[in-house]
Amino acid sequence: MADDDPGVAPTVESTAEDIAAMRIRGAATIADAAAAALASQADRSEAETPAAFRRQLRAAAKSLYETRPTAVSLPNALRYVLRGTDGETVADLRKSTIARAEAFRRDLDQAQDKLGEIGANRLRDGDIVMTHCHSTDALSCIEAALDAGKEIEAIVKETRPRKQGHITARQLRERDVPVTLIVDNAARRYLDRADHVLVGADSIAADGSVVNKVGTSGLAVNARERGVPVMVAAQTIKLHPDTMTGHTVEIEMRDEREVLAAEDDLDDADDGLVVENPAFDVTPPRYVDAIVTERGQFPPESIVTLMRELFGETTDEPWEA
Ligand SMILES: O=C(COP(=O)(O)O)[C@H](O)[C@H](O)COP(=O)(O)O
Repeated sequence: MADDDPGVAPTVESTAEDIAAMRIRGAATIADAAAAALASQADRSEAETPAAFRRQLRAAAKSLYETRPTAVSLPNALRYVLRGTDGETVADLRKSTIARAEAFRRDLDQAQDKLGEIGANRLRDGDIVMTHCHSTDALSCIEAALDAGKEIEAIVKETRPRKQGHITARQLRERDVPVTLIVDNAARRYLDRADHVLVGADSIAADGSVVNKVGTSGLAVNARERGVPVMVAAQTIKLHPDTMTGHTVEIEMRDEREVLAAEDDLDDADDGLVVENPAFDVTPPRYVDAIVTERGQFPPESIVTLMRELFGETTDEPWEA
């Protein structure tokens, strides 16, 4: 293989494409797929020297990192795997990388189950939960409550423009949960019936701000006004270590075609029309009642303590080395 060939495995390239195109989506699922892609990079690497192996792995991590900017679970997953890559020979490096990626994926599953049990304790028998977007962490709380024999109902916001709420509705119906699907604009009206708002997170900042699918912040403000508690289900891989040193979380802007379908009256025949399509927004900590993680539930303002414990004060970008 030529020296300037990054040697990124085709499986990594296809995972990166699937994440960018949102065929793989949701922060936890993205992290899991990224770790699996690094394992496959290690498995399929044809590197003949440890240095070449490491270079290829870094290039693979970088191509995954550059797919979507907002969910910190992605760089956290890449960092975790790269830090565990250890050995003096290609065989040892391969083995340690695969083992580390497998450990990450196992921990991710276990953390979600544990978080679900903790979150389920906040849900009482007969409660009605309003959801936004599709979050596997949030669903884990509802599933654990159902497993504990509680009856839960859901009001599911559709979540324009990509309607991930439909995935939530389908998965809850598979568990026989009574579901009312509503358009986003109806949320405030239906909050009067809800006992909780339950959402996931793509990133949580050191001040307890929650970055999640666009529309979360408006929902949280309305929920506060209606007296409905807001619960954020987020494994600790959603904690954004860079925010401890003042960095902000980049909000992904997506293609206008997600907003304007081809059959819409307003199409690109109007050259002057500006369409903006931010995928996420920031909910200030004062509108969040609890952040539920696998390490317990926290008021948002105290999440920084957990962040320091887990990440220390500094982070690096090993794929840039
Ligand atoms: O905002 C989204 C998904 O956005 P997108 O569809 O743009 O990826 C989800 O609420 C979080 O990622 C949490 O999901 P999970 O709990 O599964 O990690």
